[in-house]
Amino acid sequence: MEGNLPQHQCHPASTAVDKDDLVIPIIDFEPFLNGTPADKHEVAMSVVGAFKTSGFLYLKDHGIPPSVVSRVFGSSGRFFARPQDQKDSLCWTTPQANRGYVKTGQEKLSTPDDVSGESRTTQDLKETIEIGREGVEGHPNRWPDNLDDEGKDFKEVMLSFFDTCKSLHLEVMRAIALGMHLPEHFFDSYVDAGDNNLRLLHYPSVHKDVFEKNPSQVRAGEHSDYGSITLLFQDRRGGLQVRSPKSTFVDVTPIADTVVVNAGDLLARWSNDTIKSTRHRVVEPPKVVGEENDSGVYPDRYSIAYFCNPNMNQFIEAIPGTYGEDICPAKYPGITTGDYLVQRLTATI
Ligand SMILES: O=C(O)CCC(=O)C(=O)O
Ligand SMILES: [Fe+2]
Repeated sequence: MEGNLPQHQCHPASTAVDKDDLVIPIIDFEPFLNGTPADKHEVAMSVVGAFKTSGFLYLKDHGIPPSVVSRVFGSSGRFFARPQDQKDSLCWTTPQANRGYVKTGQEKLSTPDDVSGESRTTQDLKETIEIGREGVEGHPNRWPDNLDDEGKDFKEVMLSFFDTCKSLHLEVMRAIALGMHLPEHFFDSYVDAGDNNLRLLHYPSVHKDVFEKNPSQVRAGEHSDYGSITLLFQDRRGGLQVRSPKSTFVDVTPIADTVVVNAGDLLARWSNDTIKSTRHRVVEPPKVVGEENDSGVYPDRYSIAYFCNPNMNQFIEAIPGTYGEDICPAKYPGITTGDYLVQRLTATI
């Protein structure tokens, strides 16, 4: 009897942002991690659907406990509170290494059609530390572990979080594979090295008149990310905005315990542009009705971006099913991940 059959109660997606044709869903990842093949398929279709339309989604029940994320935020806050000379002693050196501390104004973000990196004059109001895969010969991470016990703790917390995010990257790639009608483990051997980049970001508190005097001033300039996907953890301040199909900027408001996941340029290229890597930026926090802040200062904002990449030595050419005689031809020549990323990072110096 039909009434006795178990109801299929999996509704993996709801909408978080729907403005100016930019639609960003919240996708419950738990049925992908622990569900039946049918559950997995449903989540996978939602993930790929989001990447093909807005290029962005929020992931909830992604398996990373909130306590782990707050520990990383805590450690990050203590790192950026260090004296400037300590941070400068760990400075970023080269695009090939892409590790270390980047002080305010040092990075110019680039987009794929802006490889000169020269189009922007206003500096970002942020400082970051970039952490790469540990143990890569010739490219040591710049840890503060020789400074004090806190520095040792920082290294431990970040190494552990790096691995946690590496696993989530693998799972999201599995969802993308299923959603693109490929075997679930299709991408595993492409991304299993963990050639990823953990970036801790600090946007220092800033006087409101900085934005009032210079209308083009932002906290982080408009850009698209470079790699496969980015896992973005935001604090509660807000300010992240995504470029809509109508070319406006739409707020991507923080939602507690979710990760914002967006596709990067290399995944867009890999998917023969069926997946979108959408431009975004960070501005001053939006006004909250009834919560007038008349201190004249916007408070600090912290975020954590985990930039995922295919393995550095992987040759990336159009994914099967994204090109062919009856659809679009392959648009881009193949390139190794390493060459692609160094080309993009060189444009930011
Ligand atoms: O801080 C944020 O919310 C976004 C940062 C970002 O987009 C980036 O670093 O690529
Ligand atoms: Fe970004």
